[in-house]
Amino acid sequence: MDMLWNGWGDPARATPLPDTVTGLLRDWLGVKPQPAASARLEEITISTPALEDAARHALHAALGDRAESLRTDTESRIRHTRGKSTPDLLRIRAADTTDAPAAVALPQSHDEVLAVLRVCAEHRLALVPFGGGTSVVGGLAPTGRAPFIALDLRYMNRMLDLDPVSRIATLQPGLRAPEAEALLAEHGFTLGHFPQSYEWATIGGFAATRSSGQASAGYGRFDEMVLGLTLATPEGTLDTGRAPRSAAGPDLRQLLLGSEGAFGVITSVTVRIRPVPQTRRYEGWRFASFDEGTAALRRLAQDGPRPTVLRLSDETETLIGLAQPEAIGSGVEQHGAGCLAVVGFEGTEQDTARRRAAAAAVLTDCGGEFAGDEPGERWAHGRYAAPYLRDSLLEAGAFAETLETAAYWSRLPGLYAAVRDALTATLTDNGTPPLVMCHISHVYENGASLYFTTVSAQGADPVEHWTRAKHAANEAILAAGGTITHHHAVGTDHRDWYVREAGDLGVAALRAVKRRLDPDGLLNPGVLLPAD
Ligand SMILES: Cc1cc2nc3c(=O)[nH]c(=O)nc-3n(C[C@H](O)[C@H](O)[C@H](O)COP(=O)(O)OP(=O)(O)OC[C@H]3O[C@@H](n4cnc5c(N)ncnc54)[C@H](O)[C@@H]3O)c2cc1C
Repeated sequence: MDMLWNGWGDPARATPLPDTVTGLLRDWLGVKPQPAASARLEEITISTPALEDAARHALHAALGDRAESLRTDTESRIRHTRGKSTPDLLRIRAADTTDAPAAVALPQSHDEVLAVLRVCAEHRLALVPFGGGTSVVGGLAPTGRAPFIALDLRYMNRMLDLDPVSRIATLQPGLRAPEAEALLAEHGFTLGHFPQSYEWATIGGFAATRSSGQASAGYGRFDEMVLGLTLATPEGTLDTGRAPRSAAGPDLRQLLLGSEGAFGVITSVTVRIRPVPQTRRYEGWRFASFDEGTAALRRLAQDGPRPTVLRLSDETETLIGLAQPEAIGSGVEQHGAGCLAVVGFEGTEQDTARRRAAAAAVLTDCGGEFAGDEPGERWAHGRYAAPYLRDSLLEAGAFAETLETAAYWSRLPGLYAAVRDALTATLTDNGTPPLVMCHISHVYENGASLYFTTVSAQGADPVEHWTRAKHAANEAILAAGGTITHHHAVGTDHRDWYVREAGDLGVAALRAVKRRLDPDGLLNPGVLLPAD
């Protein structure tokens, strides 16, 4: 099934807004219903050029002359236009197709990807690898060069190998996360990567963006799971990952992880896998303040025991109930509700019980109050529902968007305040005062991520309003010592700040790598690095 072209996921799972939320939006943020939510798919036209005949024939041949391996129809091009950030959704709803690909190619093998790259070089076409299409940072909208081909990897969706002795599996890039989990589960294993985009995003996309899932405290980030990668580039094939760890020079895997399609197309990923847990248990803990809760998370991250899921909502997010999408709006009556933490454990019965008891002692010692299983189970049940809610908010005339960063523990309070203030000040200045909420959902021994959700009225020009607010937040992040992205990646949206974070020499080194692997600059121009 294809994802909804102008929103999130499966249209049958659309989540209407509860009346409490509609009331809150009106009373707190002055949100007014919008008359025309979206253009109709069949009415949208594309002004950018389609593929020329010679290129079309050559691409068809590169793809084994299979019917359906190359799509040039308007609907397919629209479905591969940009990703799923809120500005992306608003633009496509407004029938803005300026970033549409000229065609969509659907390879079935590494060799076909290489063949497509050769045709692109010959016909001066740019190429954008397309996994689940869930990028929220402009990673699918190249700049500075047209036309381009979207390389949709959905038919590269097999498990190539499983080695139960070493506990590793080699997966093709187009497998969506649930498909990968189903294949692994047949052998009693799990990957343990559960980002909020889980149902749609792909293995290749996770590697290309250094994704991080909701159970990262227990299973690690996706880049920590990767043991090997194969990359198809215009200059040939790069294979990495001969052993779990190696002292043989710099680790090339780290150069390919997070390369966002700018260095090549990831055609296979070897990952470490774990036994499917016998038991899963999620619970809630309350803290008097975000500072107190943050200190408790730090203690667990530094001294253990480490839960599998560890997240903490700030006061506003707790009040609104965003930590548990199915309970949104129900907490506003309980003023002074403090901050809710969700703490989850997965593993064997024995290990889970042991870690739970030890974590409870630490959390209690840090001022936490056990809130029972219900908040945790409710979070687990509704964990993939929030993106559906965003669609409903947009239709109700509200604007909702997220951004994320990370920093060392000592900088976290300053970073939190700086970003929240930047978003609040800029959007208020625009005439759309926001609600800014935040949570910590990825913890490390030395620091953590911060994930902000902003909701406001749409106002006259929501994309422009958000762009200003996001730029202000980006400046605040760099000034407060955070990284421009913890897991959403760079894309085009973060590129100018990433260039400052990496520094001139760092960027020059990455450019040199790109020039060697992609001398004509075909791959994702303007994504990650400025286009030449
Ligand atoms: C509602 C929502 C929730 C999200 N939640 C999370 C979350 O919890 N954690 C998280 O980490 N991210 C999250 N994201 C961001 C996004 O899902 C991730 O970045 C994800 O890893 C992208 O995977 P994808 O398959 O959709 O890739 P795409 O969006 O298709 O591509 C992302 C980038 O990678 C490149 N790319 C894709 N496949 C390949 C390949 N095989 N080889 C080379 N380059 C490739 C693309 O060209 C693009 O630049 C969320 C996004 C949304 C919309």
